[in-house]
Amino acid sequence: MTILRTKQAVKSALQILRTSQKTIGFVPTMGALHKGHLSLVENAKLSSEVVIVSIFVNPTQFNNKEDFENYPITIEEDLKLLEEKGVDFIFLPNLEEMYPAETLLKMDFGDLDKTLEGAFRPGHFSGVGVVVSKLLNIVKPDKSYFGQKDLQQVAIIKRLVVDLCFDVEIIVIPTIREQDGLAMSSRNVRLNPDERLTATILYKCLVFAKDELLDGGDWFEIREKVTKRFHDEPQARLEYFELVHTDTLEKLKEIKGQKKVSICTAAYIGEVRLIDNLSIV
Ligand SMILES: Nc1ncnc2c1ncn2[C@@H]1O[C@H](COP(=O)(O)OP(=O)(O)OP(=O)(O)O)[C@@H](O)[C@H]1O
Ligand SMILES: CC(C)(CO)[C@@H](O)C(=O)[O-]
Ligand code: BAL
Repeated sequence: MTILRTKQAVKSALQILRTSQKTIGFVPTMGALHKGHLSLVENAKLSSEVVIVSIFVNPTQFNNKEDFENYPITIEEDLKLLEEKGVDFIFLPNLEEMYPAETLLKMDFGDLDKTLEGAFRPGHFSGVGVVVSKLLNIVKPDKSYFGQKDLQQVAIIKRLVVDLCFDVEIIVIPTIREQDGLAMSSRNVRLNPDERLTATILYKCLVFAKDELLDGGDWFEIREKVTKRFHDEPQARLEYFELVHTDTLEKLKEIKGQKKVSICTAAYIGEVRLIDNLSIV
């Protein structure tokens, strides 16, 4: 496994592989790796001949300074895990390498970034769009792998790739969960043991709402019950719980007549903000 720290190093390392027609698979991450990330890597290993993983905590996608400052960093462990998985290259740039100048670029994804995460994290998807564009331009992969856990990010990146004609296939990998259903996330390490137990409320409410919807329940009544459940849990604070079209993210009131529907949620558990989603149909 080779660690590449500069754009030039990535270019040199991948050039020869590209000319010999090897499929290059790319997994962008912000590090603090867990089994969710490793599942992206395993999938990349299965469907690409060369796998490159980037680790970069991108400042421009954090709308909250404290969240950025507290973002977990575990580079040594990350490198060990990636080596064990047989990853070929790690792209580990520093801030200057990714942002040689403070970026002036702002990205607007229309209706896709005004809802859900975008509504609560202003500027977040502009930052994601900018850094993913930079990464795709540097690595020029054939395939890039993203987790379904960040459902809105997936919808936005799929659109970014179309709008900017990036020649890359976006592959979406299902959410990996802890045994009790909590979606794996780097931020989970910031939960204390009590909060860790409380955090299962997100998945429990998603499953409850899915079952009720499939039983013909009314969405607004279901959401009312979920809101109450969060209200009764002193360590939890619900930000949103929405029924949406999986690709357009349009808010829905029912599942009748729909082919791709998901429930998306975000909530604070103590000081830690978590997101999750479940597809219904
Ligand atoms: N539980 C999971 N299952 C599958 N993919 C995941 C999971 N968690 C994260 N990913 C994916 O891994 C990639 C890198 O995500 P990132 O480094 O932000 O980790 P994260 O765990 O989502 O961190 P956090 O949510 O705390 O920011 C993204 O494509 C993300 O969707
Ligand atoms: C795609 C990404 C690596 C861009 O910083 C980040 O948003 C993430 O880890 O999901
Ligand atoms: N996985 C999404 C990255 C973020 O929360 O900024």
